[in-house]
Amino acid sequence: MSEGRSRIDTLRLRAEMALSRGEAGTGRLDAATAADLSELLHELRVYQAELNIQNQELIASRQAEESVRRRYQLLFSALPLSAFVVDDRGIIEEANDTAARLFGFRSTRTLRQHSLLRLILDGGGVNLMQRLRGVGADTEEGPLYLLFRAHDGATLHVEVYLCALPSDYHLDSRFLVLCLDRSADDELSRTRNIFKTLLDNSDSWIYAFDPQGRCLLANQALLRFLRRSDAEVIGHRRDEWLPAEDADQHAQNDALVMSNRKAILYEEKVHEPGLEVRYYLSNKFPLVGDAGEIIGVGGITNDITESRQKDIRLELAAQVYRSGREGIVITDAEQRIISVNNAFSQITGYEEESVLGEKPSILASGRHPESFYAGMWRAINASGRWAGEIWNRRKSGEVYPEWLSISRVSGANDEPTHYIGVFSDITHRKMAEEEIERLAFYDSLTGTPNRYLLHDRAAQAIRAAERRGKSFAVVFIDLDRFKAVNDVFGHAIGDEVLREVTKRIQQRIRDSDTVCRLSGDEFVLLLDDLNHAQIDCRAAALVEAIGEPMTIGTSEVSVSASIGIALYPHDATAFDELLKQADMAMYQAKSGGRNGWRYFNDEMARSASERLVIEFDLRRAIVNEEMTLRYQPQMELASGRITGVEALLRWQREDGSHVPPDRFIPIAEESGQIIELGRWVLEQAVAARKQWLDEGHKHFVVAVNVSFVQFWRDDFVDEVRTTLARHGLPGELLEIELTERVAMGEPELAVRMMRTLKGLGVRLSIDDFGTGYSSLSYLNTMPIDALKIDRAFIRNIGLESSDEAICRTIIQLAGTIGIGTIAEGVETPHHLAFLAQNGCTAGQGYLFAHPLFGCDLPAELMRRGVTAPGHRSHGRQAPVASHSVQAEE
Ligand SMILES: Nc1nc2c(ncn2[C@@H]2O[C@H](COP(=O)(O)OP(=O)(O)OP(=O)(O)O)[C@@H](O)[C@H]2O)c(=O)[nH]1
Repeated sequence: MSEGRSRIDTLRLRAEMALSRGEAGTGRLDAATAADLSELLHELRVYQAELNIQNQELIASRQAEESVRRRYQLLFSALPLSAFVVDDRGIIEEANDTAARLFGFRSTRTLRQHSLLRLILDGGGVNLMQRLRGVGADTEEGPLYLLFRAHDGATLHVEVYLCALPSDYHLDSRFLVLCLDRSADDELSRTRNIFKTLLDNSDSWIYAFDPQGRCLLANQALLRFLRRSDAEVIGHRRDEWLPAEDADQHAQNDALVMSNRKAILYEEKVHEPGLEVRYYLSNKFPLVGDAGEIIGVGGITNDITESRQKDIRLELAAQVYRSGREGIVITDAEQRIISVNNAFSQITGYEEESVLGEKPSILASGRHPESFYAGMWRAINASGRWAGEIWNRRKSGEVYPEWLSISRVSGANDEPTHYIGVFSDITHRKMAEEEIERLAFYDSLTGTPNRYLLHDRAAQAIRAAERRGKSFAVVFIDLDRFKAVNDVFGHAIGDEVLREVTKRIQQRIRDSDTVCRLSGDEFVLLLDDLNHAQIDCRAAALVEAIGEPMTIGTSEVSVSASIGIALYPHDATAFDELLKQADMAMYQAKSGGRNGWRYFNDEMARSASERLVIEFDLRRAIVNEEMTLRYQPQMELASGRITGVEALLRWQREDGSHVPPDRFIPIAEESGQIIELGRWVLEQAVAARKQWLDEGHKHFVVAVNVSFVQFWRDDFVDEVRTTLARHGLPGELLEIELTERVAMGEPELAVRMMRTLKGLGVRLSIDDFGTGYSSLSYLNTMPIDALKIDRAFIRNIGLESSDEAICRTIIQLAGTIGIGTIAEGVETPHHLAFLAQNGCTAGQGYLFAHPLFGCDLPAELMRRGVTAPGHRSHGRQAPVASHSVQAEE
């Protein structure tokens, strides 16, 4: 076959060449043999057969090609995408049905030969052309987004893909343009944007959680509250940002919504650390999938803390209203009661039903005049409120004080709509106030005004007197020796005496006068507008009334009073000054013998200022060595021997003037300077006595006066002990003279202290005996060695007075309890004879010796021969007939 083939090929080749030279039919072929012809024929037949076969193959190929083309066409038109085939100018050669539908053309034919560019808006055609030029067969470019206008004018958002078609398809470039309509996608995204904007602009928290509690959605309000980004919240569980307890509660609520498949309204709480609890109202609803399955829970939550707090406040206010202790009454604009609370009913006794519609004036007590209520309403109308004390009447008829505040409630046009009255019953407060005032301004024992109220009253009296050109008297009353009343009868009876005295004073003054208990046993009266004679009369009546014996319990007590009087405006115009003057006058009355009255005068003022000078000068008297001691011998009457010397304090000022002890000692006692003075005296006397002892003068004592002020100091006994020890003086050579006042203070304690002193060997005597009120019952228990009879009694011996009897009694009393007596102020032989006769043990006075300088004493002792042994004795002695006395001064 192949051999035949090649021959045919050769043959054909020769034929072709002959043909091309124009030799065909020239006979050259004739030269061919029949064999050759037959062969050629065969060849031709084969060739024809061959051609037939080729033709059949071609037809088959054409058919296949047509089938492919039809398939392509079908594919092209059935494509769900809009597809165009365009040339390089954008002219549409083909378009499929989808494209015709998308762009609103009835058939694809209408589209063909149109420029695709004419459908494109906003210059997008330029972009398309650029792409077309650039696109190659194997280039891949991303989509082009173009706006198209459809045939009906609608705008389409189209995603465009380009693809160059193989060039052998057409001679010129052809492109496949695929269009994807994204208009619907845009709609979705727009809708999504709208929703997102709505969500994010909402102040409510809007969120969704899946059934596992993971956050699916959270709007900006929630993110802001959580202070987290979207990424930190979405997909996370709420226990990552809420306190565990709250997260748990919220999740439980979600679970209930999902299991019930219905929306539920919750009040939820969030405890922000370190902050107050916040309250939220959450509307939670189930999220349901397409198949009806629960895919989570959605929620809208609002912060209701403020309104909740408002509710709480309202509830509290309602509670206060309901159960507060203050009565509340609410009226309408016409003042008709529309509501009252429980406290109102409790305080007034009226139940709510019985007062509704009534006016609050049903409570009026009748104690206030009309003008009071008019003033109240004026204030309410002017300022919207009034508050003050008011007396009202309870249903029971009882009138009581209340503190009431009334407020006006106004409407939009400022017209009153309601009035609210809030009141409290101040009965107890008023009582307490009165009690406080009573305690503050009145004396609790006698009920009279005290010194504070006195000043107030005095100021009023001064103003009134000034206005009317009148006078008034300040009367200072001090009971005499009231201390003794307490000592003898006890404090309780003393109190009763003070009450009784008050009553008696009150009975003797007018209502317009004032009586005040200033302190202790001191009273001050303000007597209005009386002349001298009337004041005298009033003072006499007072002295007499107070002096009347009084029976208290089973005791009969008598007191007297000393009264001092100062006059406004004669003596002074300031009350303090008047009071001081009346006090001075009272002292004057005391020193004038008590139980009487004195008017203030300038002389008193002078002595008061002198007193101040003394007090001032006393301060430097010791330092300046203005004080000295004199020693006055005390003689044993039986033997005439000196058995003691009394140390007497003398004060000679720098200018040479003498201040008598009875002037400065009381002042020193009052100012406390007596302590220093007394210490100095003790020191000097003990030192002097020790010196005399060292000089050989053994048997007499040195007597030192000790003031009650000094005696009652805690360190007094120690002071005596150390002074004796320091100088090495035996206690037996020191005698301490105490006044009756010492013994009267606290007798038991005084006795104990005296015993301690006695333990030091010291002798004790009671000075000026008979001038005070010694408690005789204690006298017996006191470890004293002698009583000193005051010179006032001695002075009157032989003058037909009762003082002789007193002297005798004292001597006998001392004898009875086995102690001695020393008479002071023995100045005449007659005195001496009387005393010796009546058994007095010893005496001192000018009759024996004047007080001597310390340095002169030894000579005197020598002269009297008392250096020989001889003790002061306590027993009775035979009287001394006579003494020759050498006066020192
Ligand atoms: N029972 C009683 N005694 C009081 C009261 N207040 C003070 N006293 C006493 O009254 C006495 C007043 O004494 P004074 O005025 O200093 O002295 P006195 O004994 O009255 O002597 P003269 O005033 O000098 O006459 C003191 O003993 C006080 O303790 C009181 O309220 N009740």
